[in-house]
Amino acid sequence: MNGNAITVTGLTKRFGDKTVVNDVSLSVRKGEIMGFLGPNGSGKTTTIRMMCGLLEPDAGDGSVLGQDIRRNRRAIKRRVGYMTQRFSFYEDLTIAENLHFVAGLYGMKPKRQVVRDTLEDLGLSSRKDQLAGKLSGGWKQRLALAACIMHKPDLLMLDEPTAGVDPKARREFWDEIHTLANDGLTVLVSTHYMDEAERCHRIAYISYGHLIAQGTVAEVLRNANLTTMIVTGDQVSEAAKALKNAPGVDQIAPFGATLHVVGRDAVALKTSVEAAAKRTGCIAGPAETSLEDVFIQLMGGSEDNMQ
Ligand SMILES: Nc1ncnc2c1ncn2[C@@H]1O[C@H](COP(=O)(O)OP(=O)(O)OP(=O)(O)O)[C@@H](O)[C@H]1O
Repeated sequence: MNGNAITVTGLTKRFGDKTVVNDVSLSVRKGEIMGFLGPNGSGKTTTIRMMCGLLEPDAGDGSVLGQDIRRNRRAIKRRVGYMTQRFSFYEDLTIAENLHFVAGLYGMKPKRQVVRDTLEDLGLSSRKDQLAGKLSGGWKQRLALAACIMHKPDLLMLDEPTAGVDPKARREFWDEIHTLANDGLTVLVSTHYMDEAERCHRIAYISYGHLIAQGTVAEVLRNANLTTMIVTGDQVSEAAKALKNAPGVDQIAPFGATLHVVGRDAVALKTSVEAAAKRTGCIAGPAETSLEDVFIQLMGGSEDNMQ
């Protein structure tokens, strides 16, 4: 196996006459945390399912953990931990009982030891006798993670693992993901949260089935080549009205008492923003472009690709 845990090229999947994943090529290095982003229905789950051997692609090739994604799907499934969007437990069983059940299901041995080690590794030992149904969102997520790393996979596929979980629990969950990656596990994680994208080594952005950006956060920001300005003052809503459809203005978004204005044409944007600020008695200045600005821009630009 080379230094990549995942290398896929041209992955394509159709459902009926709809191409939901279209010519996706992606590589993830061993030990890397790769964030997978994109709007709802853009094809993230379908891509993940093809990469972990659960779904056969209509076109494209690749290898995951050194195994061919078409010929060796069973071998891949054994080495992958997959946390689906809607994982489920027996709510009336405890954490430990749930893990015993999963360990039994997959024939893990020695069962007691495996469960004890997993509880320990994920900081669940002190809660092992709590009923799964009574856990808060963050602890449920941790239990789900425990269940999918119990067989010591080499690759973790996490599909929106922290949806609906509070910021502190999300941060702790991500600390855990980093610990696992430091121990050599490769992680591919889909998310809609920008702060989570920023915690990945690299990110990939998919829209309407097309992979349209890939790289470190800094690279994705740089390649988007956007300029951002902020407008502050008492009349920002007037400034926003003046900027609607103005030359160079691609996005306008209020953030509290300031207006965030983004565009691809730096010169035109600056001219429009400064004129609008002057007219409304506001102040205009430069600002950093955020990852969210980039994704909103990418989303707008790729609608033409919809199948
Ligand atoms: N088994 C299937 N049969 C038909 N259509 C499907 C099937 N699975 C997914 N789709 C469609 O494929 C598209 C991509 O879905 P997918 O779940 O991969 O997107 P996603 O990026 O994971 O979305 P989300 O962020 O909402 O989870 C959607 O339009 C979905 O309705």
